Amino acid sequence: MEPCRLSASDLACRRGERLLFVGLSLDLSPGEALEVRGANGTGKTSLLRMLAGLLRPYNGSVERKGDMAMLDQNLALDEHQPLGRALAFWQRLDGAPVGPSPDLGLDTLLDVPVRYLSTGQRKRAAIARLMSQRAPIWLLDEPLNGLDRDAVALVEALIGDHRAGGGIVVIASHQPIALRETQKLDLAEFAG
Ligand SMILES: Nc1ncnc2c1ncn2[C@@H]1O[C@H](COP(=O)(O)OP(=O)(O)OP(=O)(O)O)[C@@H](O)[C@H]1O
Repeated sequence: MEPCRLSASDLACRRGERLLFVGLSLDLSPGEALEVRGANGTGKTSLLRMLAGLLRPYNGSVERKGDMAMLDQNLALDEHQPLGRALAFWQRLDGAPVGPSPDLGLDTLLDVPVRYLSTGQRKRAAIARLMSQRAPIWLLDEPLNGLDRDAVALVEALIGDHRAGGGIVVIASHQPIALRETQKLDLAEFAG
């Protein structure tokens, strides 16, 4: 995996007239993970979008070394294509082996149009897409939403493998996630 690093210094986030958080800094090296916590609307998604370079900080700066892949509520797969073809489109672009990981339980769904997938199946498909990107930095916004217990355990294992391979993971989640030795960041401590 290519070397990676993710850091942010003195970040502030403003949405409309509201200052959501201020003075937030972080620094992640290969193998490290950060869990971002906070009540609804405190800015978890906004922070991840800032780290991804999709939202400009109101103050402060982000430094990122290495490619980044983001998993959020938007499924970046063509809703009108069967799942297999929708995934293969990106896998060819990513230069990844075509076909989802057997562990994700998608094998029997490859003929199903993406728009017919259930909530948990959509999340599994998003994880397949995330993995095919083979980016060292993962930004995961509510990665466990809609997943059954087996799939939660699978995501926990995938995150462990990614870190063991030198990847960085940032997770915003309302649900408990079993990960070893993570940094924690509570947005309540940075409220603007
Ligand atoms: N484009 C925008 N313009 C103005 N305000 C916005 C915009 N996008 C989000 N917000 C506001 O910013 C605040 C933080 O949103 P964000 O999605 O980052 O919160 P969150 O902590 O991820 O919430 P949740 O736990 O509900 O997912 C919310 O009050 C939201 O309404």
